[in-house]
Amino acid sequence: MLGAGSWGTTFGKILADGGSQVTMWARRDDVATQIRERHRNSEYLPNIALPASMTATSDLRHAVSGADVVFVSVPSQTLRPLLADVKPHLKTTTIVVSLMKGVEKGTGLRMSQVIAEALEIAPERIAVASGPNLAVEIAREQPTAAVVSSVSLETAQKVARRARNGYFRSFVNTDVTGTEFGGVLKNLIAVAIGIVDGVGYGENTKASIITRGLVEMTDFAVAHGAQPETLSGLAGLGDLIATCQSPLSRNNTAGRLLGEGYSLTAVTKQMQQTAEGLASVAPVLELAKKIGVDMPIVEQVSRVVAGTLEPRDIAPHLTTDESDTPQGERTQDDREDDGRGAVRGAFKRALDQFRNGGRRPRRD
Ligand SMILES: NC(=O)C1=CN([C@@H]2O[C@H](COP(=O)(O)OP(=O)(O)OC[C@H]3O[C@@H](n4cnc5c(N)ncnc54)[C@H](OP(=O)(O)O)[C@@H]3O)[C@@H](O)[C@H]2O)C=CC1
Ligand SMILES: O=C(CO)COP(=O)(O)O
Repeated sequence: MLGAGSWGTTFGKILADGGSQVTMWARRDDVATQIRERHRNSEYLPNIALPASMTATSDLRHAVSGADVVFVSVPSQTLRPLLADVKPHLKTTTIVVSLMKGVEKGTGLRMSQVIAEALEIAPERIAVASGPNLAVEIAREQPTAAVVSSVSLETAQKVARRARNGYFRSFVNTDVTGTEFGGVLKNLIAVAIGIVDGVGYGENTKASIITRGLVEMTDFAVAHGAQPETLSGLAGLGDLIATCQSPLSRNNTAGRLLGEGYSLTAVTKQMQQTAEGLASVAPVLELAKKIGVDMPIVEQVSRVVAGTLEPRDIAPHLTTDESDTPQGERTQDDREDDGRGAVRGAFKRALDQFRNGGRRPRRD
């Protein structure tokens, strides 16, 4: 496991509790020593006892060279330089799994794409894991589920079998794009929810933003080739609910501080852990522009983050920019599914299948 922060350490515990032999890599020797000798990571997971079988090192070569599967959980913007150091030590058969929920600034690449490019390995050797997975709850062994995705179903299953135990259940799918974008985009909606919380708006505002946020997430991901069902599953809706409603979420917390009037610089200083949403706003908007998808919520989050929109003026789900909208498109824009019908289509297909008594292939 590369990265011994809150999620890396928790996922290491999931794997060890599922019977795997886990070696954590921490860039700081004191963190590695504490995990190895005291079975604790007090900075990130206070009061959590880690499995005695879990070991740790700050020597990257030692961590990577014998591994069958390498999991990566560092801030997204630091992935590429880390992989440059990993590459010489990786076996030719090793599977690499991203646990991260961000896109790379500058390139707009998803983490699985950065892994493929930087390590020069085939997509069949890459998987991603995502879902409603607030680290601290899972470290306390509260039951939850996730999705492991790879273009190779066999790879996804291999990884999912390891990431399963009495409190953690991994499902599989082959929609890597949808699974990764679900995790990236829910962070941005969670920042929006944090902002309205900080301002002091109530449940109606938040429910509207969450619902419209899911449409925005689905439109964006489907335009990039994702399956709409993925966005209404654990890696989309599931994670959206968990992140938007939990004070444990760092993205939600960052949004709340912005809503309370703190500047981005002040928020970043206060956050001791990774809030991926703040770094993903710009690259996601660039990708949306390129592919022609409207993202009014993310757009307004970006303006609040930049300090050009008062947090109390955030109401992205209510805005209608009449002057910029050609008359002919008005009715389409005002339809709840923006005329694309991605979410509605997914639910309709599920309902049809239910009515026909047919069983859907197991995805997530
Ligand atoms: N926490 C959660 O609940 C979940 C997080 N995730 C995702 O997991 C990823 C990691 O998040 P999380 O573990 O929470 O973040 P944390 O901030 O808790 O930990 C980050 C880890 O990365 C290390 N790190 C930071 N910079 C570098 C670098 N330049 N090179 C190598 N290692 C570095 C840190 O080391 P150091 O301590 O020395 O700074 C630390 O071990 C994110 O993409 C996040 O979205 C996904 C699901 C749940
Ligand atoms: O991804 C997460 C929950 O699934 C963690 O969310 P935060 O990064 O906002 O804490």
